[in-house]
Amino acid sequence: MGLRTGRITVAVYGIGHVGASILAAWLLAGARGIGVDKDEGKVGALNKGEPPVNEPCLSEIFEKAKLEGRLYATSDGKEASAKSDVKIIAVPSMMADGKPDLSAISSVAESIASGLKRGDLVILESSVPPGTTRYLLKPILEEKSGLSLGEFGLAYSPERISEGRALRDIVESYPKIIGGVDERSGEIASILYSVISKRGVIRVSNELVAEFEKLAEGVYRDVNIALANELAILCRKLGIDYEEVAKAANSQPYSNLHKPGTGVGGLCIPIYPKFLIWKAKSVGFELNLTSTARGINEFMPKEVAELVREGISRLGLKNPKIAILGLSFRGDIGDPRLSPTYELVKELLSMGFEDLVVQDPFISEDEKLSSMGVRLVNDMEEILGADVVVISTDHSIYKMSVSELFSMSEKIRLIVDGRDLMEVDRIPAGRAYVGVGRPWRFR
Ligand SMILES: NC(=O)c1ccc[n+]([C@@H]2O[C@H](COP(=O)([O-])OP(=O)(O)OC[C@H]3O[C@@H](n4cnc5c(N)ncnc54)[C@H](O)[C@@H]3O)[C@@H](O)[C@H]2O)c1
Ligand SMILES: CC(=O)N[C@@H]1[C@@H](OP(=O)(O)OP(=O)(O)OC[C@H]2O[C@@H](n3ccc(=O)[nH]c3=O)[C@H](O)[C@@H]2O)O[C@H](CO)[C@@H](O)[C@@H]1O
Repeated sequence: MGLRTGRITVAVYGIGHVGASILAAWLLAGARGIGVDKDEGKVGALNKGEPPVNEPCLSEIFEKAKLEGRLYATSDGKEASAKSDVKIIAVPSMMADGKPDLSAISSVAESIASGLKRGDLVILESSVPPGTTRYLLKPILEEKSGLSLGEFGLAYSPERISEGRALRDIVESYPKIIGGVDERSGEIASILYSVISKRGVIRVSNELVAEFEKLAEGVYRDVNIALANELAILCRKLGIDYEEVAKAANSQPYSNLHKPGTGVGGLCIPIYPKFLIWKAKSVGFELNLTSTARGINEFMPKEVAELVREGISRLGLKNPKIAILGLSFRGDIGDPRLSPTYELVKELLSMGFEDLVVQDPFISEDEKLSSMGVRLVNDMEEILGADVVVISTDHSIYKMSVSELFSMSEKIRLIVDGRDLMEVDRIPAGRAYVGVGRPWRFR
């Protein structure tokens, strides 16, 4: 398989936030690429040499590969499998009704198996509960293709990207973790990915270790965010700034206190702990710390809504208009998936606050907010007519001083900073400011 000669053909199943960047990374390394997706819009875009998702640095790679005849997209997973040497799976993995929903992976595995050939390599890159590659994927591939492991290769390699810098993360930021279901698969997958990843490859003993390490990364983050949230609330109640505490504590290498916030969103961190909690239960073990941390983070939208209610009551505001800044689950991207803003809106509506508007510079429409009867706007104009401003997402444009935001409109009386983002300077008379980990400031 000569990557440099472009002789290897890689089919990526699921050309979304992760898959489109994986495909681009292989094209960048000289491979031929096939993008496979059930979304005809994405297939059509890629067949025009355009990126199917809004990720930087993909356009020129797809355009060049298209011109060189090294790229096409299809919704026919069987055809893609018959025409490719390496099949990479990057479709969604979710939780539904308290258990993992891996139906997209199963469906794609069926398509791959129907075109699987001797010498092919299959690599699962979606984040999954430990055991998925060996006990869900392998049987489907073997039964449907009639081939046995050894006649084809099977490995697991987690994606560690952050949206908005996905290609850079794949090619430059982190070593690629590889675990083979058998020795040969691990070896071949490691050789191939050592061409792609400038940070090299970490080859672990098997696919189970690789599946688990990905979830461990996510659980580490979720537990530490929960710790930050809990300590921040206590700091606020004691009248001190959590940020100052964290900065001082983190001056020692053994401390990495995270940031508090309105909650934890995205397709990663809220889901990974639930994969592990579910898996632990299957072997009669309770992940108590992981579960408790998840509960703390899921409580945060309510905590922020309570701060809004307290501020409105202390200022004596009547029928206030509330502007929520940020729908995206993380700052400076436009992805609302599992965003805590939805829960914050639900909490405020349940408290009887109905005059709500959400502003996000990166997202212009959202069905879920519309279904809740809440408008979504792009510009800051509407905010000036609000009595209360709540920061829910850490978009950089919100990083202004408190006095600056208050000076933008006489109407704004209360700022609840759900990301402890703003620079706290002067509070004008008759106004108030509070953060998750920052005490009340009234004037
Ligand atoms: N988004 C992230 O930051 C991130 C980071 C690390 C890992 N991951 C993992 O990567 C996986 C994919 O996440 P994503 O953010 O790219 O999701 P996404 O929703 O952006 O993309 C998934 C794509 O798969 C397609 N798809 C779904 N079912 C399909 C099927 N049966 N056949 C063909 N195509 C199908 C969808 O149309 C979509 O285009 C998930 O397991 C996630 O946990 C995501
Ligand atoms: C290298 C990397 O990072 N890759 C991705 C990234 O996942 P991600 O894109 O979902 O983004 P995160 O930054 O994890 O944010 C998730 C939510 O948590 C909130 N948050 C965050 C930090 C904090 O201190 N306090 C918070 O409240 C934030 O607002 C947001 O809602 O990390 C995962 C684990 O490493 C990886 O699995 C994933 O590949």
